[in-house]
Amino acid sequence: MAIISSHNSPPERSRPPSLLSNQPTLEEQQSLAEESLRPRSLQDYIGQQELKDVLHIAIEAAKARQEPLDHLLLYGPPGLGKTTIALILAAEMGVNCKVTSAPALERPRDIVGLLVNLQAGDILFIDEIHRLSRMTEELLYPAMEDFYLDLTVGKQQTARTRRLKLNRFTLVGATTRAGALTSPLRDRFGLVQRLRFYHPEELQQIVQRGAALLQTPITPEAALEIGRRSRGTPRIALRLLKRVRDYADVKHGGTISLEVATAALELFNVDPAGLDWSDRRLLSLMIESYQGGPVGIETLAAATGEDVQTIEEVYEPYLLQMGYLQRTPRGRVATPRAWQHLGYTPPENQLPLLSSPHDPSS
Ligand SMILES: Nc1ncnc2c1ncn2[C@@H]1O[C@H](COP(=O)(O)OP(=O)(O)OP(=O)(O)O)[C@@H](O)[C@H]1O
Ligand SMILES: [Mg+2]
Repeated sequence: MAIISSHNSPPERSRPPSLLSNQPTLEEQQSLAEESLRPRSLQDYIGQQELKDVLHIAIEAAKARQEPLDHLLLYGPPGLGKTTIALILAAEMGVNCKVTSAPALERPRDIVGLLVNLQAGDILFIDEIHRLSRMTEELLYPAMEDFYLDLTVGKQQTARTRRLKLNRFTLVGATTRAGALTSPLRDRFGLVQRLRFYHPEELQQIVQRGAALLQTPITPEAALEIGRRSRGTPRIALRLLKRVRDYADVKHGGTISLEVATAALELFNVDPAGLDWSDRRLLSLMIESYQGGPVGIETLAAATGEDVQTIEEVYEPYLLQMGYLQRTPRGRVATPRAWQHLGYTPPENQLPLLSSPHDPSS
């Protein structure tokens, strides 16, 4: 499988190498390291069993009919493996995968250029697909449904529409916000699949696999501890593994034991529940300045200096899943569990507030 990155791929991928030497830049090294740990087949992809079952059937059926896969929309928080799935699909189908992201498709000609160059069966992966411009999105509708483009050529009076036939392709879209997609776009995906947070045991396996590829000895207990503290997210698990490996190399001659992992993770400020500094800051702000809430999301954003979208898409999903945070019509509430986790005593009167008749989550 050839992975062709489009000219329009995100800037970090296309940045030129450092001018001073031929050494890759730090960012390039990091993205290379992420590439080297990426599973290449569905079999190597750990967890997300339901998703894998669905994809396995779709792949077998498409192969048997010698047709391209149905368009696939993947949604879920960052770092759970959406890009990885797109690349695996291409490998399993034996086709090319062209990787791009919505902000790089601002002008209609960007998407046209990509679409006309796809070969039969190829996969076009569009990251952050909820951010497509309206013109680009409208070009995609007939392309996805009937594999043609209607292009306007010429200006004003002489303008004509020309219909351009495309090869049959598969669009894989990824988004952290399925709700932000327009319904005509969402309806054109034959498969819509959600990625969920990983269990600590699944992350343990991902860490062990990563450690083996990095040729770093690690005990199963240490791998589980890293998994437990990774916010349910493979990207974080692999990042922590690398930091713990550095620590082990410097302090303990290489092997990662439970003691070494725990000491390193404490040093890096990752707590036993996997909350990092930003998570804890968000919760303690709610508790200290707003008696646990409810606090409006805009107020939280202003007070933490983060934007609303980052809070909603990056921080909240895990805090909600872990039961540290609740969404209510009047704002966000830190649960008694969050108070306890951060070492505060929850107020007596907080519980009735959570089960008020307006609470959608009760
Ligand atoms: N199921 C898995 N098994 C093993 N490794 C995984 C798995 N899922 C993801 N990874 C690893 O985690 C890292 C992040 O995955 P990926 O880039 O696919 O996430 P993503 O969902 O596309 O994130 P983003 O939303 O930020 O684009 C990759 O290095 C990948 O190798
Ligand atoms: Mg991605």
